[in-house]
Amino acid sequence: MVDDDRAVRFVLATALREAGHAVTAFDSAQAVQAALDAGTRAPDLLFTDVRMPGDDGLVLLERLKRAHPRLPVVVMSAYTDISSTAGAFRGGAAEFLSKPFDIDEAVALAGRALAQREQSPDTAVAPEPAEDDRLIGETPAMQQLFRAIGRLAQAPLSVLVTGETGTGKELVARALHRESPRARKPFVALNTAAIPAELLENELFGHEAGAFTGAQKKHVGRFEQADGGTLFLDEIGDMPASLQTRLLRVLAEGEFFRVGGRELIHVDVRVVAATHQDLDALAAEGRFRADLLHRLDVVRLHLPPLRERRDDVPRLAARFLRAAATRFDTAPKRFGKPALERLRAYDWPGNVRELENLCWRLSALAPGDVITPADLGDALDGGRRREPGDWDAALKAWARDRLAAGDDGLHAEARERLDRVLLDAALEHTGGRRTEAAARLGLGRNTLTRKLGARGKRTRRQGKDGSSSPT
Ligand SMILES: Nc1ncnc2c1ncn2[C@@H]1O[C@H](COP(=O)(O)OP(=O)(O)OP(=O)(O)O)[C@@H](O)[C@H]1O
Repeated sequence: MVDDDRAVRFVLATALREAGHAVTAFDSAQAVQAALDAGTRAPDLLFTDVRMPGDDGLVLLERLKRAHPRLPVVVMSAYTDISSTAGAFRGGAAEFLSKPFDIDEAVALAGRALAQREQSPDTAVAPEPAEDDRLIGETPAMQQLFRAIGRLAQAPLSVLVTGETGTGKELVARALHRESPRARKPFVALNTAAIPAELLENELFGHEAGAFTGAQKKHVGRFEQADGGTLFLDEIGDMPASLQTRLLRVLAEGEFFRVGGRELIHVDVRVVAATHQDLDALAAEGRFRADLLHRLDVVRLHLPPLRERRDDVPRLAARFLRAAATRFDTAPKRFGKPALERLRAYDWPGNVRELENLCWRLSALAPGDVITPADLGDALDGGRRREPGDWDAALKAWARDRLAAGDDGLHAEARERLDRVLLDAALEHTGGRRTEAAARLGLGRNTLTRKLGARGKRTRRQGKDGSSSPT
């Protein structure tokens, strides 16, 4: 074992010796190398720290794996970010132990690793992620997730990422791709819920010229675009039944026809699917094909909601404020302590995305460099999760009032208000990008523009007659 920390060497070596192993401990990678060069027999198992003076543990790992490909290596580190864990697994590590670790766990691991001694696959070196793409998470649940990503990235298995909206499912899919041997091939994402059902098949599998009216040119679908790489299917629970059947067949056979095509297309695609829905329940109700679920769900990664990892809030917030400052070309703002406490206490129904949107908004609008609770205003409604029932009740109360007041034409007005709320939410969600907002609402871009136009007129009119809002 190699570690520059004397205490770790002592504790681990003692425990391993007590378990019956012969242990030699070194304080640096160079010392190990010197011993091997001097003719010491290569070990059956190596435990190595990552950050040490001189060569680090990953360099040692790489060198030893070249000479002894079957040597199991356990990498130990206090740095459990994805690039460290993935770097370790990519280098051929058998296991990753986060420090501080449980000593019994380490001993059990040694037993397992010695029993297995499997050859590790050859893999390509992935590019370093940009800061914006890196998942932040110091909480145990996230650290565990990062280890799983590091390990899974190497295997060509289908992965199902579950978690509430805005928890970072797409970021996980990107990390799986980035750290995989496919990293230099495309990562293609498709949000199943954002595309009208009748266009989805076309989007996924493409079409030939003349396949249907309006199909003048051949269109290459997302499956083909992702060939050799990763296809991320978001909101898979919203996929229509007929397409579920087709997807299942394609996944089973690895080949398909474009719409209106005769040529069989072969693809090598790793599918990562994501959902915020309970697919097991949907499958039990017959609304999602159980056999498709089995195929997508070879491994499941769950992203906990932000309210279950509040300790990550400050770091995430700091990242988002930094990103916004870079974009706006200003000095980054920061949250004062009282504001940060409120953020930590809040329930985050929109999860990380809600926090991100809030940070961008405050970067643009908060008056000072230090953000105060007053700046937060009523952006955080006391940490209360809004239930769908609230909405129904408020609408009903409004309708009752208006009926009692003798109004007619409620329906038109309610629809206008519904449109307005949905549009505002969608535009806020997409940072003002109209095409994407329309897609997320399931509207055509033209419909959206028309509604935005109608809204402008209505707002002006409303200013004059001063009618009140239902909620
Ligand atoms: N752990 C994290 N570290 C840094 N940024 C994050 C993290 N999780 C999420 N984000 C950011 O939050 C936003 C939402 O994440 P993402 O789109 O991956 O969520 P999602 O679960 O796929 O959402 P949806 O279900 O609505 O599609 C993104 O801008 C992403 O970069």
